[in-house]
Amino acid sequence: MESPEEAKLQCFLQWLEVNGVQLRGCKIKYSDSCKGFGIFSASSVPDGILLVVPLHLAITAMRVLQDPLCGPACSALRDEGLLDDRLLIILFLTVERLRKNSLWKPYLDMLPNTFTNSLWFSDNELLELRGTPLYRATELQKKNLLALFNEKVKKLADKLLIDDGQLESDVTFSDFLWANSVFWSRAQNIPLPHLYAFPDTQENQDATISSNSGENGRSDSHVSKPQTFEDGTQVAGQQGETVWVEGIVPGIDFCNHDCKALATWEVDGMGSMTGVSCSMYLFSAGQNPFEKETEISISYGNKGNEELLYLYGFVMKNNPDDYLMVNYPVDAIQNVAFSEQKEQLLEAQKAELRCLLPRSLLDHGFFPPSITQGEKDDKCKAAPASSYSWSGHRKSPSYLNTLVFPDDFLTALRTIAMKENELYQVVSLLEELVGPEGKRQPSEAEVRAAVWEVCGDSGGLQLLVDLLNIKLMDLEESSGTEESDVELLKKAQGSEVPEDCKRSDSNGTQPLGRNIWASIVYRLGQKQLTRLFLKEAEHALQLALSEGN
Ligand SMILES: C[S@@+](CC[C@H](N)C(=O)[O-])C[C@H]1O[C@@H](n2cnc3c(N)ncnc32)[C@H](O)[C@@H]1O
Repeated sequence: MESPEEAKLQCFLQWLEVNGVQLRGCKIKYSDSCKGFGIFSASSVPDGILLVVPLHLAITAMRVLQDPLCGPACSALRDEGLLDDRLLIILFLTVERLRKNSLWKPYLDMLPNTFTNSLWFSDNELLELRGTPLYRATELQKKNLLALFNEKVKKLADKLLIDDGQLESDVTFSDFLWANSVFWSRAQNIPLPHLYAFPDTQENQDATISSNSGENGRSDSHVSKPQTFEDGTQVAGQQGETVWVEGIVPGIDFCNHDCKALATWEVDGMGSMTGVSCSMYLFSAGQNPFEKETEISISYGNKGNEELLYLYGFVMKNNPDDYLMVNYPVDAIQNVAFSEQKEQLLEAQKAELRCLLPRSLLDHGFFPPSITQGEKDDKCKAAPASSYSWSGHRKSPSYLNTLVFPDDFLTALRTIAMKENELYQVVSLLEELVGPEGKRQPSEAEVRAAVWEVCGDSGGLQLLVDLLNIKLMDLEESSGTEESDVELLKKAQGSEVPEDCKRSDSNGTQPLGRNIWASIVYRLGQKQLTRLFLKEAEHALQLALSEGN
């Protein structure tokens, strides 16, 4: 007998077909309990085009504004600036899921009911993230979403459902959280042809989204294609140009992620690639034909585990795109000496108080991890270091090309760490430059050069070492050392933990839940990266001091 899951899938496949979706060389299939559904190869296709989805099926802000139920109420609020495009889509998903006769039902039924991103963690699971940026981001986002729900969403969603004919409605925060997670885990930035985003012909208004729930498999109600909006969606362009619009494309959104993607997607405006104008299609990036039932993954972008866990609810072990975020707390500047002058200098230099340090930067540092030449060539190059010229008293440091830290951030740290006498020297150098009347403002590069000439690197690097030490202490005080995390992962077993993390022998150890496992993988990465970048910063500091920088 057909399982309920299989029945839902069949209903969804019919719905896709009725709405013009073509599964040419692939099928949608349950992957595993961790990934959920995915797209798999089914037959070989000579042109590599595996799946074609007409874009009238995309759930975008335009689509919502066209919706007979949500459109009128939302347009007014959007015009008043009370709803942005993302919230429009999230509101639409919240309401559609609760409507009795939604045209999107076969699609919505296929979506997961719960998620594993950090917003869905239990209190205990969340504790595993203490000391990480993700812990703070999750707490803050939960608070913001709750406020948004109570202040705006609940009233509007309840009203829309009652307008739709429901006798009463009690939309909950969980309904909203569900829609929020659907949006963030499935929305794409879609490059729409301008003509499609702003159609002006009658013909463009005729196509429909159909529900296969109507008689004879045909829809008895229609949603027309997007029409013209005077104020545009996100980017206004001219005819023939591309308009980038965020939205969910049912079908394509069943692709799971892999850094080594087997496929990619594109928009076919004219239909020259697929025969379907204004469509999005999935095509194999290289290897074709695939072995039967190979999972066709795409890349969600170079995302570290922090972003993957926050948005998508999974992590990658040994993620090559992992990164560390380091910041100097904005509020702390008020407490440093000469904060006002330093803030002015920071602004003049367009200095950054935070930076992202991707793991790949380490390949070009003092202690590169052992990687093969091939891998080395694939990695991104470290940002070119600036070589300032001034009166030339300070020599260019020997480590200039081995320093892995972005100059925008080091500039900020140099400025914050400046001593009183250094500050006076910088000011007098800049006065010398612009003349006694100060007829012009010194340029960004000139201020940076002056600060470097006076201060060198050691003050900034010392501050960086301090920041990284504090970060490591926070992480370890909250959840133990790297070694203890490695030990915990070794002990992981049980069905919630991805296959490759289970322990084959079972000594009665408790299995780790999947969310806890993911938290440990993520925080272990943060500890490792902090330690490695700290080593780089300490070494650079030693060199700077010994070279008089
Ligand atoms: C765009 S959807 C892909 C379809 C999804 N698997 C489903 O069943 O609806 C993204 C979600 O798929 C899952 N996913 C995608 N790639 C994954 C991966 N490499 N490992 C684990 N889960 C993954 C995550 O739950 C993520 O939030």
